[in-house]
Amino acid sequence: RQFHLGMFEIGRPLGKGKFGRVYLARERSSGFICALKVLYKAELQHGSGVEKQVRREVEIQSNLRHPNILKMYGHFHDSKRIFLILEFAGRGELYKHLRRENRFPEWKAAQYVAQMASALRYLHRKHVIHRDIKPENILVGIHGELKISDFGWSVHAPNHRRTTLCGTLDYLPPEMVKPHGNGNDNSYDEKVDLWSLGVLTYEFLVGEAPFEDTMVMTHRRIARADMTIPSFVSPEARDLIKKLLVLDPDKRLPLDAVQQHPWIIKHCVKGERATNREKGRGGE
Ligand SMILES: COc1cccc(-c2nc(Nc3cc(C)[nH]n3)cc3ccccc23)c1
Repeated sequence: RQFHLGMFEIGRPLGKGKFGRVYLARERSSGFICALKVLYKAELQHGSGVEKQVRREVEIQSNLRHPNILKMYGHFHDSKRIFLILEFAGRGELYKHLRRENRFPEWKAAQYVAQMASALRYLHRKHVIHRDIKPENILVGIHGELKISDFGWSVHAPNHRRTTLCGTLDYLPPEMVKPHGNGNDNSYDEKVDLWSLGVLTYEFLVGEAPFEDTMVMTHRRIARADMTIPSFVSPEARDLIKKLLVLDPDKRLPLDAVQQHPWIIKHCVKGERATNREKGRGGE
């Protein structure tokens, strides 16, 4: 389907991302509400990693269909700008909710982790590694469901990083912060997202990342998986965090086991029990 700017009524600016602005938009003929991400070609230095990242973001995200992954419906460009037509997530950025609430109650954190595990399982089945799972890259839908957005850093597994990292190291696993740490070239696979899921779980429950420190110290603490979990974190949640923040990628808890973990099962009641509870009926 061919898209062009005239097809959309542009609404209020939602905010600015690192490489572009995001606007609420409505497709004129259908009235369909979406988010339009506008990137200025001039800002994407030619031949740098950023241009390739945008291309990859479009290629990967356009082919994904999952309730916890922000949909990309299409894209188009004019002489100066690239436009990404994205799903609109009504409750905005997850990290703003986390900052406002300081930390999430365990039932909410567990439901969020279960949704992220489900999205990551879907991505890994397609051999896509996200590599940048953090609250800043997650949006919240109108029903409170999480939507992974920003696939700028995602790649097809296994991969060897070429673009220099910038921004926070907090979410990076040991195998990405200490190159050549794994004997051969610093290649890695989907298991980097398991580490990031552990960091995310910790940050949901504690309100800050486990290795947050100065750049040098963060580096060192990640490389040693050196973190302390506050006593207010329940033993079940502590157990899951410790099974994900493991130095050896092969020893990290796989996603299907995350979804079956006691802490997740305890808080993510499914099926009729949940409905009964909502309706206040007995468990008949
Ligand atoms: C920096 O602030 C930014 C940046 C980008 C988006 C928002 C934002 N986004 C969305 N939804 C979205 C965004 C996309 C790509 N799909 N759905 C909703 C919001 C609601 C209140 C405030 C802010 C919002 C903020």
